[in-house]
Amino acid sequence: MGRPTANPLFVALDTTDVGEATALAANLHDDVGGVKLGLEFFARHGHKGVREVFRAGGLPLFLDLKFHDIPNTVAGAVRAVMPLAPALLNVHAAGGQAMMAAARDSAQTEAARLGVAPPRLLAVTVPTSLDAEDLAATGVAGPVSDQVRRLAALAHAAGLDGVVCSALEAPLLRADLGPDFLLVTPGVRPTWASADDQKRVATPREALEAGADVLVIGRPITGASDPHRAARRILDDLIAERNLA
Ligand SMILES: O=C(O)c1cc(=O)[nH]c(=O)n1[C@@H]1O[C@H](COP(=O)(O)O)[C@@H](O)[C@H]1O
Repeated sequence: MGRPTANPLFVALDTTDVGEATALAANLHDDVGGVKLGLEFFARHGHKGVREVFRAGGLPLFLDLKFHDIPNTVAGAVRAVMPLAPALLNVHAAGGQAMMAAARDSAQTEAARLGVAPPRLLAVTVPTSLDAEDLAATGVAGPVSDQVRRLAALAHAAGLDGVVCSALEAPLLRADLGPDFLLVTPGVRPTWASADDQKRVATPREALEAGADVLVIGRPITGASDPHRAARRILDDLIAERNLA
């Protein structure tokens, strides 16, 4: 469903209300480069709901299902969503290199069989809701950026197209993995928005300057009294930064 555009802004539609998601996708059509549908929406509405949102907005789709299981199961799950032909799809890097490689092979084989474009396959590194203390509590000591770099290198070795990371790690990953590796950053907060449950945050401008290719933003837009105006405000700031018009 669509290819990434020059507009780096993807809006996260985290809701179980299909009417709200379709209205937002239609309303934000000219303001964002794509929409992200994740676990909350997919668990309730599945393929049918995703297709409805796509029809409403016609924007590239980031299907954020964060698969994390044994290689065979993840390969099967990737195969099962391939009819939706997402522009972006993710798995957890913590699932390991063999799991990521299985996801990549499955996406390519099934996309070819269906005659659709394969997704850009991404690996989630360390969720942006975790800081060093949270990570240490899971048994991973040391700076968060070290773990993000390890997982991103693993994703690269598995042949994935990029990673999901915070903007704080983007410069390091750009230096480690080169200009073509896709860096997708959630945890993006304009100065006028609250951080919510995000801990490793950056402003849209900072994320772009740090080398992010795609900025995922949800609540600062979807929770605003006027989502179109909120998205415009962010985009206008980015246009001023990088002449994206
Ligand atoms: O994979 C993701 O998209 C993701 C990874 C991550 O590390 N952090 C993160 O926030 N996300 C997603 O990005 C979106 C951020 O939404 P807001 O916090 O509302 O801007 C949510 O849909 C999260 O599920």
